Parts: sequence; C-alpha cells; structure tokens
Amino acid sequence: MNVTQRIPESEMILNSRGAVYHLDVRPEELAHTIITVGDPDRVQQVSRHFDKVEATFQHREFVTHTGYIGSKRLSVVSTGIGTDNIDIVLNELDALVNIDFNDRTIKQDLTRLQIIRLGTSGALNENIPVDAFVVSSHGLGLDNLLPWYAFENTAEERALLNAFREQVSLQPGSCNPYLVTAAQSLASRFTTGYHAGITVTCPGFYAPQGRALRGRLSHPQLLEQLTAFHHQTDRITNFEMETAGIYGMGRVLDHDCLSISTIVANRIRQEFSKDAGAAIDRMITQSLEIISQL
Ligand SMILES: O=P(O)(O)O[C@H]1O[C@H](CO)[C@@H](O)[C@H]1O
Ligand SMILES: O=c1cc[nH]c(=O)[nH]1
Repeated sequence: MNVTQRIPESEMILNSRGAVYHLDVRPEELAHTIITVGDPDRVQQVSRHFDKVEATFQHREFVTHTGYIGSKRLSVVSTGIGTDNIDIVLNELDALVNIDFNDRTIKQDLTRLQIIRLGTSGALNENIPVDAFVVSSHGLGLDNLLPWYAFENTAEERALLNAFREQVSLQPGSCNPYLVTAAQSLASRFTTGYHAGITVTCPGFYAPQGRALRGRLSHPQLLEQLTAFHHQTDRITNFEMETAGIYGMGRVLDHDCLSISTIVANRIRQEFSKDAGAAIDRMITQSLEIISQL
C-alpha cells in the first residue's frame, strides 16, 4: 500500500476514545515488548509480577495490562482462543505502532515489536512431560489464516513444509498447511529449562487435535503421523491453537515473535497436569526474568 494513502474509517476502526476497535488501546498505552496469552485471566497472572501497572484495558476477550519490570516497559494482552483472534490482535498491535491514528497513513519509520506468547499446549512427544516448557522453533499451521495473506517462505521453510506434506496425509480440502520460523533473536534467549520443537497450530481442540469424544474423526491417523514426522533434526513437539498464526503475522508485518508453552497434556502418555496453574506460574516467572532483560 502507498504510505501516503489514507486508511478509511471502515478499515482501521477507532472508538470514541481514539483507541483501536477490538483491543481498546491507544498508541501511547502500548509497550513495544508484548506478551500474549490466550486466557484473559492469565493477563493478571503475568502483570502481578510487574513492579508497576500503568494502565489496564478490557474489551470482549481482549484484556491488556501495561506496566514495568524495573525500567522495562511491557504490555500483556489476551488473545482468546484461535488464529481468527490472532488476525485481530496482531493487526491491531501493528496498527498501534505503525499507523498514524491522526492522519490514518502508514508511518515512514516502522517499529518492529517483540511479541512473546506464554501459552498452554499438548505434547506429542512422550519424552516431554506435563508441566515442562516448550519453545516453538516453528509454527506449522493447519488453520486457514495465513493463506489469506501474501508472505514469503525461506528455502529451509519450504523444504520442511514439503517433508510435512509428504509424510502427513491430510484429506484434500481439509487444510492448506503453512510454516513459519520463530525469531532467532528471541529463541536464542530461551534455551536452558525449555524444550524446543515444531508446534502444530490447529483450528480446534478436539478432532483437529485428534481428540475423539463422540464425533467420529476424519483423520484417525493424525497423532501417529505427527509424532513420526522427521526432517533432518526437526521434530514436532506439541499442539495448540495460536502459534503459527502469530509467527505468520509476524512475518507479514515484520515483527519478532516467539511462542512458549507450558505442556498441560501429554497426548502420547495420555496424561494431564495435576496442577496446570502452578506450572503456568513457573513458566511465567522463569520467562519474565528473560523478557525483562530483552
Ligand atoms: O492457554 P492458551 O494460551 O489459551 O493456549 C491453549 O489453550 C487453548 C485451548 O484450551 C488454546 O488457546 C490453546 O492454544
Ligand atoms: O492439548 C492441548 C492442551 C492445551 N491446548 C491445546 O490446544 N491442546
């Protein structure tokens, strides 16, 4: 888009206090290092570690707290569940820093945000126990968000995606898998105390993650094929519902993104955490120590 072109009121919607439509946040109310969580209640679980909370906002499932740890300004934002919400949150975070809200034009000097998800997830590797933490080396999307955007894959990403297409048989028409790598500048900071691997992002919690309650599965082989997947040293570690959308929107909009998950379920061992809340707290504490030094 031409940077001098005015973005109409119907495309970038601002509310009566001049805040972006879904998040209800104004540009000066957002930090440039942002933690995203799915669960709105987890926002407070993160911000209670802040030395000072400067302001809080809530609209629908989107809760935002902005504050400080020492001199580091941070915002924590809930996305709710799913990559349809990631489309909203990542576009609005980007608009808050890269679009001038007064004249509705794209700024000449763009800001690159650091966006770190602190989520929950199910492990697909029997050696990654419940309550462990996983850093997503890549997000592999089985949802349909990224095919709506124009974006470029690297040669390594294309090779990994081709291997996935060859090894994992998906029903024609069920999805168009995509793959995006984590920001290395962030991933390199979260190594000790974290497992690492490919995170598969699904458009649902039950059948799209191979869970059968009463509905019959169209892909009964999914778990087995994802667990067996290998390409050079890359393996699939876990399942959740936002990471690939975040990494993909980070690629589209030029932001540095990383996703970290607490493993609450191990799908191979068929176990669920006995105290997921305590494990999530440990992920938050351990990760904030690093995030506050970024
Ligand atoms: O705990 P959060 O961050 O919401 O993440 C996971 O939990 C939800 C499903 O229970 C999905 O959003 C999934 O990605
Ligand atoms: O198994 C799980 C656990 C948390 N979140 C998911 O999406 N799947």
